[in-house]
Amino acid sequence: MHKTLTPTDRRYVEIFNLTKAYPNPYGEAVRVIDGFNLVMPKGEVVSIIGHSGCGKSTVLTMLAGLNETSGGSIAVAGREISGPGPDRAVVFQAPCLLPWMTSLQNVLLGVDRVYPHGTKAERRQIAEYYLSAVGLADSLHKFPREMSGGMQQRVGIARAIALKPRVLLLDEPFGRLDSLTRMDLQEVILRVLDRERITTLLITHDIDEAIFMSDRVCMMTSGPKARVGKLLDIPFERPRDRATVLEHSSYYDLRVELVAFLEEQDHRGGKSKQPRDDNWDDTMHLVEAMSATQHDVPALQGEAVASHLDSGSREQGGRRPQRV
Ligand SMILES: Nc1ncnc2c1ncn2[C@@H]1O[C@H](COP(=O)(O)OP(=O)(O)OP(=O)(O)O)[C@@H](O)[C@H]1O
Repeated sequence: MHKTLTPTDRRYVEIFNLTKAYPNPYGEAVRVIDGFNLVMPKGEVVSIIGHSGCGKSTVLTMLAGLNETSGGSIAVAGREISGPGPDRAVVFQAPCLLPWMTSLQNVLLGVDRVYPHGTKAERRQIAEYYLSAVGLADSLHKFPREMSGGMQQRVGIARAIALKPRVLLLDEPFGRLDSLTRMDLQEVILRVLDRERITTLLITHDIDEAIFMSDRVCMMTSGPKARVGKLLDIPFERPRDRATVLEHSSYYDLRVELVAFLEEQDHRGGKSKQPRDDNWDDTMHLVEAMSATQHDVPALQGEAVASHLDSGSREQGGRRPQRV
């Protein structure tokens, strides 16, 4: 992948010496993050794992521009960020949909903002395309109250990806979902990411999820003063198939390495809540069931959508695609 990337694309996300200190009413500010460094090439998926409270969300919200940094810098596509922007889309654990709008209207909210020059029909086509991509083609006109938690989270994911962001930030997006829905959505997202090659940072407490979803896993040390402790390459080709990944000879070793790191951090005084590692049996049992629940992503149709998906024109022409 790296051979075809430009120098900027090789350092598409660059987090340098990042620091965050939160004010403390009882004394000195607490330096939660101290010297966090991470470089991601364009299109890479990195998972962050670490003990509860180590500062994972703090790093993600600083990259989103929603949380001020106390030191260091963050650059995306060669430009230092200075606040939130549509080039970085965030999906949190709760989907945060507007309850009085249908799923289509919720997705259109973002599309209308990012593609104001497209016709109404073109914008609707884009929103419908991404809702179909997450398996909601039949639920365009449903309100959040009419949908399950998993369906609502799909809408949130469609809304984020429809912005065609440079960077997708996922903060435990499956945290509230049952195992089956969780695995289903992991595969939905992976398929979209494989097709769109969106640079993605995923926070998870689930080791199997981290291995399945990512190109690298970033293991954070326990706070305070957390930083990157270790980076682990996940050598599986993409697109990925869960059964093949689980049966791969190096899967167990990768898992052991991640667990060992977390245990070591725990012994050094990590927070009490352990990252979730209790779903190994579930994972194994559900592999077969999942292969029957995959959603087929529809083929891309329509000139407007094709133009929308032409990331080359977007990158060259600034923040707007030329035709949509
Ligand atoms: N706004 C804030 N003000 C003060 N302290 C904060 C604030 N936000 C987070 N913290 C503290 O910073 C530390 C890191 O929090 P953060 O939410 O980033 O951790 P995390 O690794 O994402 O946790 P979890 O895995 O439980 O979601 C915690 O000790 C938390 O209490």
